[in-house]
This record gives sequence, C-alpha cells and structure tokens, in this order.
Amino acid sequence: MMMKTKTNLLQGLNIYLVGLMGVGKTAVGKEIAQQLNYRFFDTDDLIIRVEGKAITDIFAQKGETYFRELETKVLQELSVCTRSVIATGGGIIMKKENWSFLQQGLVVWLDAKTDLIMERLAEDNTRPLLKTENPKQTLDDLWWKRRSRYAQSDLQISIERSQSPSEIASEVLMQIPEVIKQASDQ
Ligand SMILES: Nc1ncnc2c1ncn2[C@@H]1O[C@H](COP(=O)(O)OP(=O)(O)O)[C@@H](O)[C@H]1O
Ligand SMILES: O=C(O)C1=C[C@@H](OP(=O)(O)O)[C@@H](O)[C@H](O)C1
Ligand SMILES: [Mg+2]
Repeated sequence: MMMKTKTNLLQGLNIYLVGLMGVGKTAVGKEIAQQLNYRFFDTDDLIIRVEGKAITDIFAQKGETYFRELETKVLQELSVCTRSVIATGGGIIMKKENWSFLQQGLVVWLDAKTDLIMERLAEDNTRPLLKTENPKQTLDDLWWKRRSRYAQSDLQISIERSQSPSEIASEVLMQIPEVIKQASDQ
C-alpha cells in the first residue's frame, strides 16, 4: 500500500543513482527497482553489452573519451524510458550535457566515506580509474573533484557500513515524498 502511494507520487519519473564508484549504486538500484516495481538499468552494463567488452578493456583499448561518449549515448537512450531506476557510472555527473538527461528524473546521490568504499572494492578489478599506485588517494581526489556536481542531486543519502542495500533502498524511498513536495512548492 505504502509503495503504491510512492509509485503514484513519482508518476513514472525515473530515479537516477549517482555517486563514487563502489558506493553501491548498482546494488541499491536493483533493490529500489524491486521495491517500486520499476525496471532496472545500469549504464555500465549497457555499455558492456553495446561494445561486447569489459569496462577495463574499453578504457585500455579505446580510451576514456570514447567511454564517456558511449556513456552519454546510453544515458540519452535511457531518458525515453519511464518507471525505471538507472544506476549510472561514477563519472557521469562531470559532463554538462549529461545533466540535461539526469534532470528529467529524480537524481539521488549515494555518498559514503572513501574508507568504506575501498574495503568494498578491495578484491575488485573492474574499475580502471583505480588502477593506480595509491587507489585510496585517487578515490579521495575524485571525491573532491566531483562532490560539487554530486551535490546538484535532488537527494543525498549518506551510507553507513551497517546498512544493507535493501535498507538503503528503503531510506531513499522514505525521503522521496519530501523531495517531490519541495519541487512542487517551488
Ligand atoms: N550496502 C552494502 N553492503 C554491503 N556490500 C555492498 C553494499 N553496497 C554495495 N556493496 C558491494 O560493494 C561493491 C560495489 O557495489 P556496486 O553496487 O557495484 O557499486 P557502484 O555501482 O556504485 O560502483 C559490490 O561488491 C557490492 O556487492
Ligand atoms: O567513476 C568513474 O569515472 C567510473 C565509474 C564506474 O562505474 P561505477 O561507479 O558503477 O563503479 C565506470 O563507469 C567506470 O569505471 C568509470
Ligand atoms: Mg555500478
């Protein structure tokens, strides 16, 4: 009953998840989609499917600029969907053009301490930008470089270590009515 009310409140509006790599956009996005009975998309997954290659291979063989072009194309194509949760790649917020698509939906920033993110990505090899001598420093630098863009989101959710993806999803959904109310008051 409660979820139905939230779905009605959204009126088919898409939810875009933004935030640093490893913060949980993909994991939490799937949960939000399930709780709302929305479809789920992940821009990285679509890029992998379009190219038939892993993200690290795209970066290594074609470069980041090529990846960013694909990312914008995928985001544009997704913007015609409704009733969808879209987990984006961590760098999507840096291009102004991408905001013209993101702003068509509700943008949710998942934020966490970089220590927690590093723990979760300790065994991960799929983030080419973190293949540096000091990945923690790289992640901190990215956070500082990007945070003003992330802050343009409609909603910021601070993630604690103890919260499961499903708990974070519930928190996002709990905060949505307030965000929609603020937008309609403006
Ligand atoms: N709330 C959470 N609790 C425990 N592990 C998590 C949580 N959120 C994400 N993870 C794990 O952390 C890693 C990165 O999550 P992911 O959803 O891929 O992040 P992103 O899409 O933001 O890069 C994955 O291994 C995922 O299973
Ligand atoms: O932060 C970034 O620039 C990137 C984040 C990745 O996605 P996740 O945020 O899902 O890890 C992926 O798009 C690519 O490796 C670049
Ligand atoms: Mg992801």
